[in-house]
Amino acid sequence: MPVTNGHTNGHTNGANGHDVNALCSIDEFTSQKYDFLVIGGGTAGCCIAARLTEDPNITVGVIEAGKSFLDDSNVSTPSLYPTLIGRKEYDWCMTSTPQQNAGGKVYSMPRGKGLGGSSAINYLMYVRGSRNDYEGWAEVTGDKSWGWEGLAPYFKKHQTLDHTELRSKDPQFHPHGELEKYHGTEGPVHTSFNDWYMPLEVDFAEAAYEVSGTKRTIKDAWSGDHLGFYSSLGAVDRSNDRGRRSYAATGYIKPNVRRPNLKVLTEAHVTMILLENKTAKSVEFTHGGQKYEVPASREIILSAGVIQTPQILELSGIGDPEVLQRAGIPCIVENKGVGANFQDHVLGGLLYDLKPGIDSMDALRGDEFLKAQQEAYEKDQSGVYASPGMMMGFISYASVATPQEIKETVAAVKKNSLAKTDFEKAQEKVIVDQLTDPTFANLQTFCIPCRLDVAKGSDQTQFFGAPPPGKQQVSLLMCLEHPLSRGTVHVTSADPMVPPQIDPGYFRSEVDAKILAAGMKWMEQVANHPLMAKSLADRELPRSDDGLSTEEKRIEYVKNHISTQYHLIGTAALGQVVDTKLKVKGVNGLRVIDASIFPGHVSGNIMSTTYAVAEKGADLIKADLY
Ligand SMILES: Cc1cc2nc3c(=O)[nH]c(=O)nc-3n(C[C@H](O)[C@H](O)[C@H](O)COP(=O)(O)OP(=O)(O)OC[C@H]3O[C@@H](n4cnc5c(N)ncnc54)[C@H](O)[C@@H]3O)c2cc1C
Repeated sequence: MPVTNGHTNGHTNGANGHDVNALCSIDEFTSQKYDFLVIGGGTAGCCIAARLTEDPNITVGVIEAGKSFLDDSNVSTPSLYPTLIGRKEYDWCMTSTPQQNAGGKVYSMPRGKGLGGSSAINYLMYVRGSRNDYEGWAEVTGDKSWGWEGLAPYFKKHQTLDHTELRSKDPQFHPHGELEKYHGTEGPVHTSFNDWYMPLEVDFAEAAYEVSGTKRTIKDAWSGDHLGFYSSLGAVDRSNDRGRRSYAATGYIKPNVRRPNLKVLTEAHVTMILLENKTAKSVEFTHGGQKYEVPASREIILSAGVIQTPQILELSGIGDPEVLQRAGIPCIVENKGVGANFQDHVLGGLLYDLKPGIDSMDALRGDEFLKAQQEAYEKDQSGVYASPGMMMGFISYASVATPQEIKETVAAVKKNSLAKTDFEKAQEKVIVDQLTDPTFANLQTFCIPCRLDVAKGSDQTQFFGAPPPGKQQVSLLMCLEHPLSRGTVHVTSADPMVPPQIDPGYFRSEVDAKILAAGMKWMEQVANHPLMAKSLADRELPRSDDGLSTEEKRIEYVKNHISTQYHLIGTAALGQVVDTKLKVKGVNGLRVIDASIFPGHVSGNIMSTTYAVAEKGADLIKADLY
């Protein structure tokens, strides 16, 4: 039985003629027997559950801490995502430790809490990494199947590219020229191009091409090569459920809720995995204030995301003995990589006022524009509400730095290397090779038509603040794609309700700030290009005209003006914590399948790579079954 894209109503195939519904009560959940238990019904967890239950003889139970948002229009309306972030109903609302090298601030670490996980609250940008990112994975793990060719079928498998009428005639603006080779037509996650964008976004692409001198050779931005500037695909369904967010719960759970072999329990917080003779046997969780333990006869799949996956491993006695001892947890399986290798993309940027008469999404704060857009969305699910900002691009470091600067940067990486283990040294080599490659996408840039306050990027409730009265603004963002800095996520207590300590290690390597600062210099040139200058008025961030005039000033600026790009990875890395079949080293019957397993970072937003990892993970499990 394939994963389908149909709707959920109209079936009565349950026992005694009752409706079967995978989303079930605690009594029903605990009365079943499971071959597999999936911890976390997020981006990866929903995919695993759906793929395994394609076989009617396999039973799967999913345990998710948050609620189901399948009937929640705040989640389904694409452009409402800023209203979800920082709200406890949708977001775990965790924070980092103070970041010494990033303004000494404590940073919000948003994570989706609910069926669909972070895919339910994210910005919906549908982006794939560069071919060489995955080749780097193959290199550091010594397993070719984790390279681009091995993963490409799984990118296609999860995706449906919806047909839309394109507003721009420029194929470089919507670069999807290799439809059959790289895009899916039957996958659970719908993707589409926006049907609304501002003229300023087109100007940005033109100005960026001119300033960078990047050749307009991009054929298909989802083919492993996305060097250039374009309007990206978003995870917005424009065929089955027009204008709504397409995410893990709508793609993988909703069409399959009538499968009798699938059970999903929401509002159930997993507290630990119980091991017997180093074999994962059952999952302990709380629901409605009560404690439960449910066994799995074949395997337990941990898909709780980059923060809680290492937390649950450590709570279960799997990790670095020193970390566990400090938290008062007996060590059952030593696995020192758990919670190490944490990486994030940092996002910096410039904020400009727009000249009078030029609209951005900030116009939604005015009654007239708001009413028109609400009507458009109600009428045919079009307009701003269905079209969150997708204007982006990728440039190489080599195109924003001089040959001398590149030489100095590489020398600085080597001189102040943070890499200690062979794994870290291999990763560092991959990054150095990328920095010197003029065709490699080291920096991601965005033109987001609204105010994003990078001065307050540490606090996500203020990041999306209102522009000054009477003004509309645009944010020109720049993100560092392959950080050298590493952080950690570790428990500090045996109490599962105490969030783990999250140290993203922002700018622990000074070179990261240097690279991002070079990107900022380039961004200022784009803003000064006549195509952009005709729309931009005063600059709010950085305020003073010479705020970016020297490298020193630029570095100082980026260190104090960043936000997470929400692309956390690496805390149960491939080759370190899990083997290349995703099995936790030293434990039987336990795999990790989510963004924690990324060994190194990829250029661009990571949801599609998470889906690809989950699709591949499901096949790895099946390969052991049959
Ligand atoms: C605000 C935001 C914006 C983003 N924007 C984009 C974007 O535009 N494009 C893009 O490609 N990527 C984006 N990302 C990143 C991307 O969405 C995530 O990297 C990806 O979805 C992570 O998938 P995952 O399966 O690893 O974890 P998640 O999807 O977070 O799933 C983990 C699940 O486990 C559950 N869980 C955790 N602990 C427990 C527990 N103890 N018991 C039971 N359940 C538990 C959680 O509630 C959650 O449902 C964004 C992320 C965020 C947060």
